[in-house]
Amino acid sequence: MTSLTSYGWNPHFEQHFHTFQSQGLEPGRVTAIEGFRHRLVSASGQVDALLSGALMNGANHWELPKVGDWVAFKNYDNEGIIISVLPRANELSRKMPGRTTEKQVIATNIDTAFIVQGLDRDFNPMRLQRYIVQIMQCNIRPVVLLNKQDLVADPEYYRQQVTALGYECPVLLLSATGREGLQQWANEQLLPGQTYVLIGSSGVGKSTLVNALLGYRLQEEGSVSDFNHKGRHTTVSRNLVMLPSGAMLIDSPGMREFGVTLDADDQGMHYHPLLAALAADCRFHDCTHLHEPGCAITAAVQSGELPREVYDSYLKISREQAHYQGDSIEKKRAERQFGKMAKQVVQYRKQRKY
Ligand SMILES: Nc1nc2c(ncn2[C@@H]2O[C@H](COP(=O)(O)OP(=O)(O)OP(=O)(O)O)[C@@H](O)[C@H]2O)c(=O)[nH]1
Ligand SMILES: [Zn+2]
Repeated sequence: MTSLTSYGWNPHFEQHFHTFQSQGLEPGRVTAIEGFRHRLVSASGQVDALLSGALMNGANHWELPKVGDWVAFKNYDNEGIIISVLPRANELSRKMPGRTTEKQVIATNIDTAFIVQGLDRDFNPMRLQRYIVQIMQCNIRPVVLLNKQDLVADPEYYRQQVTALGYECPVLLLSATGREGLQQWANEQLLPGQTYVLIGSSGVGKSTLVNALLGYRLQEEGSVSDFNHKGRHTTVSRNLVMLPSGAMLIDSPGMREFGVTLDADDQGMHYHPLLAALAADCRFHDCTHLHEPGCAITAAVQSGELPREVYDSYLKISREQAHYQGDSIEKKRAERQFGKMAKQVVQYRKQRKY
């Protein structure tokens, strides 16, 4: 028997599961998804499950089960049917790549997200900040992992560049192949019963890190795609794995874009302690921090108190946020219009009695 608590089951999920218990359903956590098949871990072991028709037809794509979700399912001889997704503690999401403004849920019920950058050509403080802001806005704790430290002469120089940005998040140097820093990372940051996710661009070493922690190759040759025109091995699926230490780790495929999905009037400012504090000191309460007199933020950039990279990142993210927000307001208006129209059709049918 598998202990659900070791997979992160807690009173929050227990409470929401209550109503399903009387219907003869079991709780399970999604550890992998391949097409329509969902691999669950449950008290009775591993179960492969499909979605119920109601779930498949009724839900928006971001409401469908994702890796990390707790679900209520009906168990028929180790073939499961997922009836419902239990309310999430949080969801790691991004703006869907491309021009749309829809959000895409990457994984759910996460305690900490490890943002991995490689100290080869991948190191990029602007991109790093976008990840930090988006992760914090998802209510997840960010930790930065600078991998491939064996490839540069002075790895500490890169670490200091990140810490100098002033975000409240740990920054660790690692080498997944050379094993430097791995033990420290595992001891300090990977706690039993907690769920972690690894995110970062393709090729930064996420799978190598998971494999090093597991001690064997998880991504078998068969699950590796070679449709990537560079002919490189690339992770294609997302898996939640239980590490020998009892921590759970989700490896997610490399991402080229990590768009922010910030709420209205949230421009990512709250996630930087100095930026948030400075904004309160601007002369005008609705300061845009671009060219107003008495702007504490532009003054701090000029004096060097606030790193220019933080300011530039803030401007970039708030421009994107405005775009995301504008578009989703537009979409909601369209949905409301559609709702009205649907109601009218129903009324019309009632009047005509068909
Ligand atoms: N020199 C060096 N190479 C590394 C290190 N970590 C990973 N690599 C290499 O970098 C390449 C990419 O590593 P992966 O683990 O496949 O990268 P990934 O982030 O999982 O990539 P995707 O699956 O495409 O998202 C492999 O050739 C690894 O051997 C490291 O610490 N140092
Ligand atoms: Zn200002």
